[in-house]
Amino acid sequence: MNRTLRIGTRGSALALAQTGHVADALRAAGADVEIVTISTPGDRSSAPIAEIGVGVFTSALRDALANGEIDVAVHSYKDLPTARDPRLSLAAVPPREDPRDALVARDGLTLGELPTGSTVGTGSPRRAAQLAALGLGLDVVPLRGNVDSRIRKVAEGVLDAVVLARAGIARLGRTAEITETLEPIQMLPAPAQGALAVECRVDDVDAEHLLQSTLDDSASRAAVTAERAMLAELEAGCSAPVGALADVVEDLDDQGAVVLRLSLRGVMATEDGDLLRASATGDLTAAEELGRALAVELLDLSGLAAARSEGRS
Ligand SMILES: NCc1[nH]cc(CCC(=O)O)c1CC(=O)O
Repeated sequence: MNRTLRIGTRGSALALAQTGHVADALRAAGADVEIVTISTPGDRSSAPIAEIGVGVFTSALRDALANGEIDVAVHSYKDLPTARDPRLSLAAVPPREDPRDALVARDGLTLGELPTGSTVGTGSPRRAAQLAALGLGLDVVPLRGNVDSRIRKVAEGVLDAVVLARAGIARLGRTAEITETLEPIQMLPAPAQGALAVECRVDDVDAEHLLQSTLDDSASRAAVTAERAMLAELEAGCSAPVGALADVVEDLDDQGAVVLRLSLRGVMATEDGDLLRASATGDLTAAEELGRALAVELLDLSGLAAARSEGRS
C-alpha cells in the first residue's frame, strides 16, 4: 500500500504507548505510518466515568476516523461501547497483554496483608464490588485519573493501595511497582481488559486487509468476543459491575484428539452487592454464543437472587 496511514490516538501516556506498539508493528511490515493525537472529553474531565458516560474516551476518535481525519483508530478495547459503529470495521485485535488486575500497595503489601480499614482506591464499580466481597474490611474509595496519578496516591501516602489493569502498568514499563497481580478467582477483569481494538473505515478495504494481516491475533479476538458478548447481553457498559475472562484451553474431542476450546468465566454484582458467578466452555468458533449463554445464566441467577432478597425484606 503506497499511502501514509494516519493512526489516531488519545494523548495520554498509556494511549501513546499502545499506539506506538501498533505503529512499530505496521512499520516493521513495511507500512508508512504517522501518529495523530486527538483530545477526547474523557481526557479533559475528572468526573466519574459513570457520570460522563460510556464512550467518553472513544467517540471523538471514532468520529475523526469516520470523517477521514485519520485512517486507523487504536482504542483500549474495554473502553469501547458494546454497540458496534456501522461506519467502522474492527480490523484487528492484536495479541492481548496479561488481562488481570494488579495491586499497587504501600510497603510491598498484598491484598491479604493490608490491615482492616486500609484505603484502596478504584473508580470501577466492578473492582469495588469484588474487593468488598473479599470480606477483608478494606475501605474502597473512589479514584479516577491516569495511571501515573493513581499510583502516585500510594507513593504520597494518600491511599494504602490502588487497583489498576496490569496491562496499563506494563505498557508504561512500570510493572516493578506492582505488589500483587490479582488472580481471576478473586478479581475477574473487565471484559476485553488488556486488549486493543484497531479500527478503520468500513469501506477502506486496503487498510482493513493490512491491519488484519499484520496485527490480528485470532485467539485474542475469540476471547474478547466472548467476554464482550456477555457484557452486551447483560446490557452493561464498561463501568458496570461485570467481570469476564475467556481463556483458550486444550480439550479432547470424542476421538481423544486435542482441540482448542474457549473457557469463559463471568461475575456480576447484584444491587445488594452480592456476587453472582458462572462459567462455561464452548467452541472457539462460537465465541459470541458462549458469551450470550453465560449472560443468560447470570441473568437467571440474578432473578433467583432478587426473589430471595424480596423474600428476606
Ligand atoms: N478505564 C481506563 C483504562 N482503559 C484501559 C486501561 C488499561 C489497559 C487495558 O486494560 O487495556 C485503563 C486503566 C485501568 O483500568 O487501570
